Amino acid sequence: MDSIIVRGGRRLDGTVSTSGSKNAALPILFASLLADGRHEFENVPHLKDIQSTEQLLESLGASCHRDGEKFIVDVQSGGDHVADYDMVRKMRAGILCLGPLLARYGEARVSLPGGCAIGSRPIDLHIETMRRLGADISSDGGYVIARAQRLVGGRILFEKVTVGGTENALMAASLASGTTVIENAAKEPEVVDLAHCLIGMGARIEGVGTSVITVEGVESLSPARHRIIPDRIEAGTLLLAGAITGGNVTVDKCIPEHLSSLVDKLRDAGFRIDVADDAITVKAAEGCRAVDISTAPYPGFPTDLQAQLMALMTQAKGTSVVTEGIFENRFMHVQELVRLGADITPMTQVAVVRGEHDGLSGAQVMATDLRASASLVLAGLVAEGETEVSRIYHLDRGYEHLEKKLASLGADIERRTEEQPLADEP
Ligand SMILES: CC(=O)N[C@H]1[C@@H](OP(=O)(O)OP(=O)(O)OC[C@H]2O[C@@H](n3ccc(=O)[nH]c3=O)[C@H](O)[C@@H]2O)O[C@H](CO)[C@@H](O)[C@@H]1O
Ligand SMILES: C=C(OP(=O)(O)O)C(=O)O
Repeated sequence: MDSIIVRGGRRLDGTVSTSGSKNAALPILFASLLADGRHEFENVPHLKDIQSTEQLLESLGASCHRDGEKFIVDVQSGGDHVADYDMVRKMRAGILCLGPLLARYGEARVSLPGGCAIGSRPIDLHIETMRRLGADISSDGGYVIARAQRLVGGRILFEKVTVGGTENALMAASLASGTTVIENAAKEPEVVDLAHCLIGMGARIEGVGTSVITVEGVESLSPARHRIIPDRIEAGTLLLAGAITGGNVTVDKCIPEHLSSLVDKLRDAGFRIDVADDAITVKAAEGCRAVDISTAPYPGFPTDLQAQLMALMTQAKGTSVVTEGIFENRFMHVQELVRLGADITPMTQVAVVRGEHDGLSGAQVMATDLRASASLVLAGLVAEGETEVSRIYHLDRGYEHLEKKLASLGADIERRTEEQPLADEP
């Protein structure tokens, strides 16, 4: 099992590029199940979650390979409709094959994704969506079984904003007969990117990026040709890495508009931010001031940047209140930040971070989930001495060579590779 070793104290300086978005690529790769033929995608990041998706797609009868810059998915008719436990347990996003399989084959048998370290993550809204589109749903042996001769368009009103639920609804409704209206839809850029990909395949979708989306079902779709958007969460993490070290970092090949809530918070915290067409620069001006954040659906502050922002707040002057508004248990990084010397009091969905303390000092810490891992790496960049972040397989799910990108900006960071996987490593 790999770990990351960081020796803190270096200011980061320079330019680094954003990779393709994990959370856009995952649903888009599953959307390829909606049409036979050769689908071509660009800007698909090299990540463990992408490998897991590849395995799941292959178990469903598709074949995947990279051809230079392109990621190819070949789908032939008559594929399988069973998403096995071993595939889905590795990655929550496995549930995103439910809509495409059901719409395409009239039947889907998908393993229930397990809970994970950020909360229970139910799939009731995904299931209710398929019911609304006319599917008959049952469960057996840890699998959800959905059947429908052909899905029929209907009204879907989400009681809470769900990114994955909206994505499954979009994919299923694209091949349903008639019109589907999705209300209280997620507006995240990744949902918009999926909708653009589906429209390119021939889907008829309106209202993309608003909370009411209308889908006019079509008989069939064509293979996709689509370039995945840049990863706003990776870009945000890199900006926060620049900020926490008091550095001067430009993150390019990103879409600044997708990072507005972070940019606003960094400005409030006293950083100088320059925004160009496809790049953002963060510069330390004065010391970092404490800011409060509350995570919310887009365009609110993303839950996927909460842990990294909290690492920055350990360096701020004053007290910051961090409220997690999306997941009920996304403070697993707190106890590890405290091991590094942070002064944080976690309460239910709220954490109070007191930034004026003696500074962080290196320690052995354990990553508990993807963004928690990133926050520990960021904290390690300013901790005195050496920090070892173990269980780095969480990080590899969603960051492409994070340690190399940070090293290119001047961080003293390396990956330590060890032979034996831990028993709970996926
Ligand atoms: C692969 C991917 O894109 N993952 C992202 C996606 O996850 P994901 O799509 O799983 O997250 P959702 O937007 O669905 O979750 C939002 C809230 O709705 C709840 N909920 C969701 C579905 C459901 O059937 N029932 C239910 O109660 C969740 O527990 C959570 O409290 O959006 C999250 C919120 O921006 C991000 O943190 C994840 O990085
Ligand atoms: C929680 C995340 O991903 P997933 O939904 O795939 O677990 C994330 O990207 O931060």
